[in-house]
Amino acid sequence: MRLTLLGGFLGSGKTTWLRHRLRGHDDTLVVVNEFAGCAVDDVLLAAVAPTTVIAGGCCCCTHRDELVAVLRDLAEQRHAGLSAGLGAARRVVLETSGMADPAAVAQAIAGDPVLVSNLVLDEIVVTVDAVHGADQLEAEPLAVAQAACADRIVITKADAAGTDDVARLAGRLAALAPRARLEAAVLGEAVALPEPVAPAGPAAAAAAPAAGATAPAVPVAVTLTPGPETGWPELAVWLSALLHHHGDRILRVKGLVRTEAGRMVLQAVGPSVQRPELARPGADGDDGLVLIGRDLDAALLARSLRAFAAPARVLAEVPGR
Ligand SMILES: Nc1nc2c(ncn2[C@@H]2O[C@H](COP(=O)(O)OP(=O)(O)OP(=O)(O)O)[C@@H](O)[C@H]2O)c(=O)[nH]1
Repeated sequence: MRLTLLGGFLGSGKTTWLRHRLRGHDDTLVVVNEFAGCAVDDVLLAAVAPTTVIAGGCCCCTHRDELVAVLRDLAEQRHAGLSAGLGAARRVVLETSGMADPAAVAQAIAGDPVLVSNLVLDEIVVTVDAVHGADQLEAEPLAVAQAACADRIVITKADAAGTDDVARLAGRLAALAPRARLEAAVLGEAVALPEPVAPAGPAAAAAAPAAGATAPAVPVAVTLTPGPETGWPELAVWLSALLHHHGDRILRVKGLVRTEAGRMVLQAVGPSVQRPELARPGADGDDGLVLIGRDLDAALLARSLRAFAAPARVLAEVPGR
């Protein structure tokens, strides 16, 4: 089977790009790896392809063995399907978590004797967010490592950034990954890439993280489960206020929440809450809201959400009222 590795920093648009690409390709299986234990991407991807989820850590490190087991299983199923004269998948796309280094994932696969004889790595595709990508390359050595190992870099969200910003980002990425093919996309659809603008100063300086910079702490994932008393408007306002005040510490928010209109997929990247999307009726996945960031206090966040979402009840608990 052919294998495509799809990587890119948290919220950079991997799932969106893949969903679009999978339409009309019924020979493809998807494995999606989520950093948090409460998975959301599989809810979106399962609508377009058979999807296996590996949640609760990165398949480049803590969940390496699980990844190898899942891929071995898919290879076995393929052999069984072929021997039974059934149609069999020809391609696997592995969407890594936003905290994974695709090069380490490729190494894990290449180091397994069963996988190496069953999978051929075609391409490492890495998504880079046109809005947040430049800052992420500045602040996150992982974002640099992800882009540096790509065969193809897709600058996503080109609709949400200025042409000059996309051109500068493309120039930076071209210096960082000179052998990678550069593209731009809007919601997975390829769009014209502006002429890359080379970064000022030596290319090596533009490509490397700042000298002497210490690696930032590994982010943590906190899962909150808003109770049934939490209305959608309260949740959205709470989240916007949280991101406004602490957005520098929160890299990514996503979750499945119940609302009067049905189950919604809620997402935020950096400080911006994205427009929610209705989950497919009957979709699997636990309800919950995942916040990925640094220096997060789970108990404090849960208290804050409770106080905000159910003010009447909290007020009633205050003695004397
Ligand atoms: N405006 C705009 N928004 C986009 C585009 N691509 C993705 N998004 C939004 O960006 C958010 C994150 O996109 P995802 O595709 O979930 O990103 P991801 O890289 O899979 O996220 P993680 O798996 O959490 O790392 C979602 O709210 C998307 O709707 C785009 O081209 N334009």
